[in-house]
Amino acid sequence: MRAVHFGAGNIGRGFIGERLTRSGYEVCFVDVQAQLVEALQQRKGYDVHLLGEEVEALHITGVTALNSQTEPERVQAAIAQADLVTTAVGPTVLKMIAPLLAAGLRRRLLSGTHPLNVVACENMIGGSSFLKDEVTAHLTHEERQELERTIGFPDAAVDRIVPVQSGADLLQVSVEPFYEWVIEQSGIKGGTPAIDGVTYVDGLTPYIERKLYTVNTGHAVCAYAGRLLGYDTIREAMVAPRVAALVFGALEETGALLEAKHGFNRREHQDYIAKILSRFTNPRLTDPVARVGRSPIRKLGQSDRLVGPALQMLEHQLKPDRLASGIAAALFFDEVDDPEAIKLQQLLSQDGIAKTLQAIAGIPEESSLTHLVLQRYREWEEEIDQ
Ligand SMILES: NC(=O)c1ccc[n+]([C@@H]2O[C@H](COP(=O)([O-])OP(=O)(O)OC[C@H]3O[C@@H](n4cnc5c(N)ncnc54)[C@H](O)[C@@H]3O)[C@@H](O)[C@H]2O)c1
Ligand SMILES: O=P(O)(O)OC[C@@H](O)[C@@H](O)[C@H](O)[C@H](O)CO
Repeated sequence: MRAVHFGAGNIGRGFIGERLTRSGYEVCFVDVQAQLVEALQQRKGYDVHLLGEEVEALHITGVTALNSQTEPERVQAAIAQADLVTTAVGPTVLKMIAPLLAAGLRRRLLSGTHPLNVVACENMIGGSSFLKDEVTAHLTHEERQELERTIGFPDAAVDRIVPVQSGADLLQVSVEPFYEWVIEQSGIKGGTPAIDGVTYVDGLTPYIERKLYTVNTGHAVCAYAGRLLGYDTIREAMVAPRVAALVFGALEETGALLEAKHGFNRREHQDYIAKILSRFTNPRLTDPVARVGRSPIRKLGQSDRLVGPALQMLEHQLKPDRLASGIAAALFFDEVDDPEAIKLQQLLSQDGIAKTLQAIAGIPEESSLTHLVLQRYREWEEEIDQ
């Protein structure tokens, strides 16, 4: 079985590549980083270290790579022959890979081979569906009809913390042992792909919302509040009672929403939260707040981890107090190496908080969420001035 995976980065190598090779797939990574691609082409393998109580070293084999900028023809040929296509490039990059993916799928449609599934493994709701829309924009009416018949874009939720890698080996990746990969069965075309560790479900929404609005909400609140209070890593921030209490409070809020929306069992959800908090404090993971807070404009998006649950809480007559604190903390994120952080600071100084939130997060200026965030923003200012 052959898989083409876009994005040979942390989650690509440390999770998707590891799972797919273990399941018997030969994996062809597609990336734009020449050094990474060349190293994968030469070595055809890499090491994954599972950072549990003991470190477990896995050697991954059966992989290669292609450079999408210099070898687009070969990428198309690989897609035309693949049994599975996956991505982990980041939500904002899906648009950029769509033309090449569309060209590969067109070639496949012409050759009339068996059905294929394309699974976007990104932290976003409806990632594969979004990618499908981007891909079909590059196809003719006839090609779209054929694609509807044979190419599935099942949505998915993926969970494993893979921090920025700092080792000397470019390909080695250290990850937490925990993982969860859930795929929506109804989006699959042809036979269900046999992937070790994947759970197929009928409705993905409760799973992706549970993941994004717990793991990623907690992570984001920790990163933004932690950064504001002078901490460099998630673990350091979580050890500070001020940050830990805020993160826990935010997860109680999203928990109340998830229980109201999806009927989650309270005790089970509390256990889920406890597990996640213990993952954040894994002493063997060094995860910079700069990574977890990266791309703040995306993270402040209307259905993303902070504003998404906060707006929905208001609809359920619940008050997103701690989430508003997290959103306010995000507005201070001024990481110099992060283009979205620079853009966010420019917008805030030009237009102020209310207009910026309306523009990037779709929160109406008159919304009670805007008022709450403004209040919490002033409180943060007072706290950091002390
Ligand atoms: N790291 C985690 O803990 C984690 C966990 C779950 C989900 N995710 C999600 O996985 C995705 C990737 O995150 P990551 O942490 O692996 O990031 P990363 O930056 O380590 O990896 C992204 C990779 O995509 C490549 N890329 C960029 N543009 C490309 C293009 N046009 N074509 C092909 N490749 C391209 C980059 O060169 C990089 O190697 C994101 O959506 C993220 O939210 C990450
Ligand atoms: O990848 P992002 O930028 O959407 O979010 C940063 C982290 O919260 C994220 O990568 C987590 O580590 C991951 O989602 C855990 O499964």
